[in-house]
Amino acid sequence: ASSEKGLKDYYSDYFPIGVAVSPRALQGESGELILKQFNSMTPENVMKMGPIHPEENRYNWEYADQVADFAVEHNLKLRGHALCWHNQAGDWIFKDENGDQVSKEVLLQRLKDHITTVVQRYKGKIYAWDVVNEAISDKEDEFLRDSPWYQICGEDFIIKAFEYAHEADPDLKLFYNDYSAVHPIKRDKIYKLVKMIQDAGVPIHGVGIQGHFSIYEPTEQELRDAIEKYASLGVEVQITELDVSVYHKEHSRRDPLPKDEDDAFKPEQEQKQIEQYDMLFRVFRDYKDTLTGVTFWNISDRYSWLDNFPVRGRKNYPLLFNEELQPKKAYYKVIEFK
Ligand SMILES: Oc1ccccc1CN[C@@H]1C=C[C@@H](O)[C@H](O)[C@H]1O
Repeated sequence: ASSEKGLKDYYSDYFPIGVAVSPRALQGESGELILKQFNSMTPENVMKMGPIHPEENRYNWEYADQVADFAVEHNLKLRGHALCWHNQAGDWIFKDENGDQVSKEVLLQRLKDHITTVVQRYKGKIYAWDVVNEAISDKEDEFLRDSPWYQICGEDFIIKAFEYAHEADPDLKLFYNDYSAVHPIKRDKIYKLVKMIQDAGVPIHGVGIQGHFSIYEPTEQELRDAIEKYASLGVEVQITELDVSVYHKEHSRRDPLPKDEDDAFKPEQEQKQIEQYDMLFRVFRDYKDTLTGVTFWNISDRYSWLDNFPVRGRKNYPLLFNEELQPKKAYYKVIEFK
C-alpha cells in the first residue's frame, strides 16, 4: 500500500468506500488502485445466480473465491451480490426436467439451497449480502416486478429469501437493493416493501440505493428525502453501485450509438460531473450516521457497464478515475473537504 492517502483514508471517519470488481481487475495497476483507494469490494458479476450456479447440481466457485481470497488477504470488507435476482439467473432454476415452469414449492426449495450453499461458503468473509435485487416494478401502477420469481411465487419469494439468508448466517447484514431508489414513486414502493419484510418478522438490516445517477439527476432534495425515508424504518442505508453517467438516464433505449453522435468526454459534461459528485458526497457526509457504505460500480472510466447500457457502444465517463486510472477533477472535489 503506498504512503499517499486514498478515498478510504479521507472517509475513514464516515463510511467504507467500496468498488465493484472482476477477478481480472485484482491484478496489476488496477489491483494497486483498489488497495490504495478502497477498503470494501463487491463482485460485479461472479456471485450473481447464473455465474455462480449455472446448473442445478453445479456451482462455479473459482472466480468468486478469487475475489473473496483477495478481500481476506488484504483485509477488505466484502459485500455479496446478489442472492435472488431476475437478471443473470440461470434459467434452469425456473424449469423442470421437461422445460416447463416449476411449482412454487420447487422454486422456493431451489432458492433455499442456493442461498444456504453460497452464504455458508463465504461466512466470515462477506459481511453483507444484497439478498434481493430489483424486485420493485418500474411501472408506476405496479408494486412488484412481474418477473418469473413473482409469477411463480408471488411476493413470498422476497420474504423467504431474507429468511433463508438469515438462517444460513445469522451474523450477516441483509440488504434489499434497487435502482431509481431516490425517485419518489419507486422510493415509496421500496419503503413499503421493506416495511412488509419487517412486518413479516424477518430480519432486514439495510436498503441498498444502487446510485446509478447522472450529471442531471438526482437533485439534492430527492437524495436527502430518500435517505431519510429509508432511515425512518430503522435500517442502514448504503449507496451500493455509484456512478454518475454523463448522459441523461434512458432506461428504455437499446439502439446502437447513432453515427453522428460523438461520445468523447466533453468539458461541459466534466463540469457538471464535478458539481454532481460534489453535491453527492456533501450529502453522504451529512448522513454519515445512516450511511454504512458507499460503493462505486466499476473502478475507472477504462471500463464501465454503462459503456454498453443502455446504448451499445457509447463510451461513458462515470467514475472518479480516468482511462489511465488517474484521479479526475471530480476526485479532488470529493476529497477537498479534508
Ligand atoms: O440502472 C439500471 C437500469 C435498468 C436495469 C438495471 C439497472 C441497474 N442494474 C445494476 C447494474 C449493473 C449490474 O451489474 C448490477 O448487478 C445491477 O444491480
